[in-house]
Amino acid sequence: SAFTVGDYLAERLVQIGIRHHFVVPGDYNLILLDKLSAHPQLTEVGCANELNCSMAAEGYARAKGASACVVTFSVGALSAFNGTGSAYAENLPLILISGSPNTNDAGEFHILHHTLGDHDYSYQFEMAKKITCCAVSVKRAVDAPRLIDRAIRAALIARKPAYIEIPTNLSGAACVRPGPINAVTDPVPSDEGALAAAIDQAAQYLDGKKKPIILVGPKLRRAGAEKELLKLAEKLGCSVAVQPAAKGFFPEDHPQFVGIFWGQVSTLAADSIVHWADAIICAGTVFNDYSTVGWTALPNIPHMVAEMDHVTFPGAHFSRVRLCDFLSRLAEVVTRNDSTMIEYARLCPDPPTERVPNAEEELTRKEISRRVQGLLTPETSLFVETGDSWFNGIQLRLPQGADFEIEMQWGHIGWSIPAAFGYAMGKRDRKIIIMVGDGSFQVTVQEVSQMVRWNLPIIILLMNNKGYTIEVEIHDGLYNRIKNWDYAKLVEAFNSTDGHALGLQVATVGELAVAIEKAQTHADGPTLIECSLHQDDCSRELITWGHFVAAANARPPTHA
Ligand SMILES: C/C(NCc1cnc(C)nc1N)=C(/S)[C@H](O)COP(=O)(O)OP(=O)(O)O
Ligand SMILES: [Mg+2]
Repeated sequence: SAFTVGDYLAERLVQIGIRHHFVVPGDYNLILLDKLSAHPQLTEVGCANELNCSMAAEGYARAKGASACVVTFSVGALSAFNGTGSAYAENLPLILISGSPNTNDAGEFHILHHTLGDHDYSYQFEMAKKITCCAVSVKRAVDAPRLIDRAIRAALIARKPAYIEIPTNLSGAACVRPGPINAVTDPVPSDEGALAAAIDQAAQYLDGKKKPIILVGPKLRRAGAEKELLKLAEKLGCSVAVQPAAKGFFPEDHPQFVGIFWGQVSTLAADSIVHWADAIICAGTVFNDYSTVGWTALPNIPHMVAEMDHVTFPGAHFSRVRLCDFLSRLAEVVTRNDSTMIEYARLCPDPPTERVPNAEEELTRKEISRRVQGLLTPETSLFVETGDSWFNGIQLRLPQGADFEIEMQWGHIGWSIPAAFGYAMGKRDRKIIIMVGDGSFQVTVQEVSQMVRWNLPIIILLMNNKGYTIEVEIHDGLYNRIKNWDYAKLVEAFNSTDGHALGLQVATVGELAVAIEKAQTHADGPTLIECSLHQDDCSRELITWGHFVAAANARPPTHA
């Protein structure tokens, strides 16, 4: 059969490593969906709605490096914009693909279904431009190769989402076959001159410093620079602190790991060491209100920041210097200076001795964290949802190889359920555990049914503290109370005639232990363990953090 626009798109998605595409059908994208699922290396994955579909694609991109979300015009795309925003904020190349009206309709001034009801259908494309690094709208089949390649290349280089709009009558239109894929995938190399100058500047910045430290941020992994960072750290021999959204990007069993730098809610001795250092090499860092605890935890000395494609110093800036090139070149020139490790050894807190509660005691957040800690293995991928789960997860120690996924920049409650589902479709060999609150779970629970459909043995620890506790700690009101559900019964409702979801409710230490045993042997579907908690059983860190974030939100306007 003739090669079409839809076939061209399918081939390009496969060539950048995508093997599953996440979809919700609609009459504007049905022909396109036929073409995509006709590709032998693409598997279509249906989702219950476009918010979850885009979040599943966001999670898939964490596992596979890129992802595709295919929706129908307007009613579909506007919901998918939320997961696209997450991909933008979290630096993930999600390709959002939307079907769109027949190319003849605009010129005939047709009023069309799913649109706003007037003759101008361009609003979606205009909106997409704001939340992607590149948005293209195919109007003629002949333009499809150029536009599809441009959007996909832009997403891969920027590590940001891109948008491709394809009219319903063009997906099946004849199209040429794609040219060599490296025209799309070849990275933009560092400029040699800028790289050399940046390395000289770094040598000057470090010259004479007595106590250098490395601070790792969330863009390190997105830039593919974890190996180069490790090499630099081991050459320098200094302490390595990690921002909360970068947890796991530096091995936590490494002797130079000194904890999560998160101001007053830091772990180990990260806070004291970062403030003791006299030089900070920031790699892929993001200092936002949440990671700086309401602006109370910023590096207090002039520091250098190596970004994904540029490096800044006090008094200097170098463009077109890729993070991995910069870190590996710097590793070649630095001399060893482990004074921050010597200080760390002096400061390093003794590991807290934990009392093991007995079986009939009421379940607490602390006990759940202790049990999750015991579940972590090199094969684990732990998803922590926005909520007190952030704080519980950040406090855990990751064994070598364990993966930690958090959405701290976008922070959309409910992200973890579809995102873990999408991630699991990309990495079937991982043992996935989700820590999620009751409020978040209510937002995107439908995608547990996809975990049932695909027999994914994902363990969901639902922390049921009866409401929006983060918001309670930031600023309380009746709006933070939610209707309690029977979560265990709910997930088993997804089985109906066929399926293997297991729903368990636990309220004591002993019941949790039994539930975990059951979850670990339940291999052909998800297990939800609903953990009943007291409303005020939240982490001390959340209370501290919430106070400073509330203060930051309440800053009076600078001009009346
Ligand atoms: C409502 C909201 N944030 C505001 C918010 C509202 N809507 C979206 C989509 N995302 C958001 N972060 C948040 S953090 C709740 O405390 C989450 O509640 P829950 O899942 O139950 O977790 P905790 O009880 O541990 O806080
Ligand atoms: Mg809650």
